Amino acid sequence: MTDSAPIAAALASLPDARRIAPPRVSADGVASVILDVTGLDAAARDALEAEVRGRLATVPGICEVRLVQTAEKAERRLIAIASGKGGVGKSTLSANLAIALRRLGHRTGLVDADIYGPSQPRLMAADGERATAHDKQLLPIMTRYGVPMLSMGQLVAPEKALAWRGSMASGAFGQLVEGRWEHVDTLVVDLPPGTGDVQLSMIQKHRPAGAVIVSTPQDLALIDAARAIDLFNTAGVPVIGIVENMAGYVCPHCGEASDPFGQGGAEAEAARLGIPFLGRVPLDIAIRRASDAGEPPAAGDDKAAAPFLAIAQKVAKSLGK
Ligand SMILES: Nc1ncnc2c1ncn2[C@@H]1O[C@H](COP(=O)(O)OP(=O)(O)OP(=O)(O)O)[C@@H](O)[C@H]1O
Repeated sequence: MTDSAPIAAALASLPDARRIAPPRVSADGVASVILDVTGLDAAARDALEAEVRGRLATVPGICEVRLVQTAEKAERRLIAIASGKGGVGKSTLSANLAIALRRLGHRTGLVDADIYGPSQPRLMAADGERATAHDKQLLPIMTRYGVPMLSMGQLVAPEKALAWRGSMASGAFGQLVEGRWEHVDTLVVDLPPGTGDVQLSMIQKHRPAGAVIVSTPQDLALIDAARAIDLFNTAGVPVIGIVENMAGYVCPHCGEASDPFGQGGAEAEAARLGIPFLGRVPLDIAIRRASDAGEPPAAGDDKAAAPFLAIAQKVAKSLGK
């Protein structure tokens, strides 16, 4: 080992000098430097590394620089959004819940794991944006709502995903969850409907902190929802509660209230199963229009945002800060 003082001096004036562990130099002029890049995005990491390398290139006697980047592994909790059957509003709830949790101060990211119908890019106004990778790790795209996102739709065309076998779907799910989420502490996961490979892989390898079940009020949807609840119960994943979607339609023209899918079924089912009822989202043409336009209601301040913010508060309370 030789004198490391000259390289320490060369690095001391860097604005990020506190991120650099005391460097070491071997007798044959190899400098070993460890950079703590916790919390830096990919561009900032690369810039810091280039700066360190640039400075060391000017130190006499250094013939090689071995540089290692380390980062503290962030504790990240997953909230699984599940339903027994498709089309009940799982993706709509996932997008709005992620935005509402962010508005409540949680550093929230969104994973669109619905291989067969990834809809988050459209819901979050990020259609056509491709996720890139760095060091084999996917880099989430930042949506205009301040919620970073990774979607199966950014990895593979839907018609190809249809042919995926279970292990491929599970592998792709792992890539999404293990993306470079940086500061994110809460990942909202929009699951495919049902109780298939992605759900099982998630439970085994990326255990969620809790699951939210979405159902419409009618019996058939509730029977399927109960099946999803059963899966999480069996696996010991806490069920945070049930959300009833598409309940209580108010005609935008005459104001008359009707219940095309019934109302209160999910609340009654929650009571029967002894799990919390998290709230009701009305069947509202404004929600459908806003979703199609990539403007999730939870990002706004009109009354369509209210149910999502209320549900997010209950979810956050259930998980603790
Ligand atoms: N509360 C609501 N009011 C009006 N339209 C809604 C509501 N919730 C969802 N929708 C609409 O219903 C359709 C299905 O919703 P969404 O895609 O969220 O369901 P999903 O359960 O994720 O479906 P899939 O299983 O196909 O992924 C979408 O067009 C969506 O905009």
